[in-house]
Amino acid sequence: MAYAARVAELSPTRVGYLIRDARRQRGLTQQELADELGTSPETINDVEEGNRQLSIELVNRIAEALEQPEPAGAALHLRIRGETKLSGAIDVRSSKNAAVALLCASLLNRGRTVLRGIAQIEEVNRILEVLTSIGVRATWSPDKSELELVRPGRLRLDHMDEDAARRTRSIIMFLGPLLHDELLFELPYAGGCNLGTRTVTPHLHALRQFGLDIKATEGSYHAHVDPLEPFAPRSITLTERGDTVTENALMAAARHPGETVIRNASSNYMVQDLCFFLQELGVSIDGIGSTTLRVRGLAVIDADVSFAPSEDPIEAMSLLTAAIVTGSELTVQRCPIEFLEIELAILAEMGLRYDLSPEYPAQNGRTRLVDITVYPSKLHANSDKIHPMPFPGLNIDNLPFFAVIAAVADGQTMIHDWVYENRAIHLVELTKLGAQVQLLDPHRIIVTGPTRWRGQEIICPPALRPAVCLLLAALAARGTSVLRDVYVINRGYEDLPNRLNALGAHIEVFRD
Ligand SMILES: CC(=O)N[C@H]1[C@@H](OP(=O)(O)OP(=O)(O)OC[C@H]2O[C@@H](n3ccc(=O)[nH]c3=O)[C@H](O)[C@@H]2O)O[C@H](CO)[C@@H](O)[C@@H]1O
Ligand SMILES: C=C(OP(=O)(O)O)C(=O)O
Repeated sequence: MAYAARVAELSPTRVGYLIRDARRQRGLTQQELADELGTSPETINDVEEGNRQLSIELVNRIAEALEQPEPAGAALHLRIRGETKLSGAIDVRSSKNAAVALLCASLLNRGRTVLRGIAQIEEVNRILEVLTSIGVRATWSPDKSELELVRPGRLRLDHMDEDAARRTRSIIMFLGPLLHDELLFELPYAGGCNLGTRTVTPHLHALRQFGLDIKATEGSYHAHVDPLEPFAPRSITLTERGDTVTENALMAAARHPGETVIRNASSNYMVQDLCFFLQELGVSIDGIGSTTLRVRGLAVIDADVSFAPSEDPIEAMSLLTAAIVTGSELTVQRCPIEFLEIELAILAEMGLRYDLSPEYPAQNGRTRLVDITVYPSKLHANSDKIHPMPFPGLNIDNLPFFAVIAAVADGQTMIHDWVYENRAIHLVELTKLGAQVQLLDPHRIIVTGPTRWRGQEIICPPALRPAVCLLLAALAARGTSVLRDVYVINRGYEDLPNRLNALGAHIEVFRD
C-alpha cells in the first residue's frame, strides 16, 4: 500500500488513523515502531492522535517501516515485563458477542446496514471473511468507526470461505437468517474456543419450528427447509437458555410475519443488542430483558439502518481484574452495569473498594453505563463457591477472572464452572505463574491465595478467557513472561497490549 501517496491529501487525524491501523495490522507496538524509526513512542502517539504536522520525509519513513512484508501466517506472541502498576482510565470497547450476532443479522436486511463502533477483533474478521466470500459488500470507514454491509439479492453460498467459518462458533447463527432465503444449503461445522463439547441441538430444535431440518455429515450441516404456513403463530420453548440459540430463534422469527413466542429465552447483553437492532429494522419485539420474547416479523426487511452495539461486560470484567491483580487504582469507563452487578457484589464481599459514577446511556440509547474506579484493596476468599448462571446470574465468561482474583485473595475459593466441560482445566495454567490452583474435577477448581506471581513462558491455552487470565496474571508477575500464540486473545479483544501499555504496562508484541 502506498501510504505516502494516500496520505498526501488527508488531514493529520485521518493520517493518524491510517498509520495506527497499519501498525496494529503488523502487530507492532508504538515503542517498536518508534525503535525502527529512531524516534520516541510519544512521537508515534502524537502522529496517531493527529496532533503532529507530518513532514513528507517522516511519512516516507513510516511508510517504509510499515510496508515491510509480513511473515506469512507467523504467530503473534507477547512479552510482558512485570510487575506492573496500572493507573489512569480506559474505555471498554463494544462486545464481540453482539458484533457477531449483528453481522449475522445483517443478512436479514436487503437495505444498507451500518454498524458503528464494532471492535477490531479476529472473530469479527472471520465472520466478515465469510460474509464477503458469499457476496456481501463490507466497507469500513477510513477510521474504522463504521462498517457498512450490503448483501446481494442472492448469496453465493457455494463460494463460502470454509476455513474462516470453521474457526468460529458464530457461523451457527447463519442458520436463522438463511432459512428464509434458501430451501437447501450447507454450512461447515461451528468451531471456536476449545471448551469441551458445545451442543448445537437446542438450535436445531428451535429452528425446526421454522421448517428447518438439519443432517450433520462429515464436517457439514446439510439444511433443508420445508416452508410452513406463513402467518401461523409459532411457539418455541428453548431447552437451554443459551445466548446464540436465542439469537438464532430471534433471527428466524424476524422474517416470520406471524407472531413467534420464544420461552426460556436468554436476556443476556448480546441478545438485548440484537433485539434493539431488529427493532431498528422494523421487527416488533416485546419482553426484551425477560425470558419470554414476543416477536412479530416482516416477510421482507429492506431498511437503511445504523446501529451501535453496547460495551462488553466481559472486557469490563477483564479490565477490573487487571486493576485488582496488580493492586492498582484504575478507572474503567463505559461499563454496562446491568451485566456486572453480581460480579461487583461478590467483589465487594471479598473486600474490593470501588466507586461508581452516575449512570449514562450507551450509544444504543438503551444500555446503562457507569465508570468504575477500583482502589487497591486487601481481598479475602469468598465464603461460598463462585459459580455462573444464565443472565441475570454471574456471567459464565466472567467466571475465569475470579480464578485470578481468588489467587490474590487470602484463603481458599472454590470456582465451579458447571457449564463448560473444559474451561476450568485451562485455569490450572495459572500455576505456572505461581498460583495455587487445584483441579478437583473437570468443572471445579480450588484456588488458594495470596500469590507471589513470577514470570514464565507459557503457550496460550485454546480458550479466550483463560488466555487473558494468564496475560493479566503476567502483569502482576515479577520478571518477564512470554505468552505464545495469542490469536485466541485477539479473537475477542482489540489491541489489548497497547491499551494496557497506555495504563503503564510493558507488553511487547512479537513474532518468531
Ligand atoms: C458468540 C456468543 O455469544 N458466545 C457466547 C454464547 O455462546 P453459545 O450461545 O454458543 O453458548 P453454548 O450454546 O455453547 O452454551 C454454553 C454451554 O452452556 C450450556 N448451557 C447453556 C444454557 C443453559 O441454560 N444450560 C446449559 O447447560 C450449553 O449446553 C453449553 O455447554 O454463550 C456462552 C454462554 O453464555 C458464552 O460463553 C459465549 O461467549
Ligand atoms: C466462549 C466465548 O466465546 P465463543 O462463543 O465465541 O467461543 C467467550 O467469549 O469467552
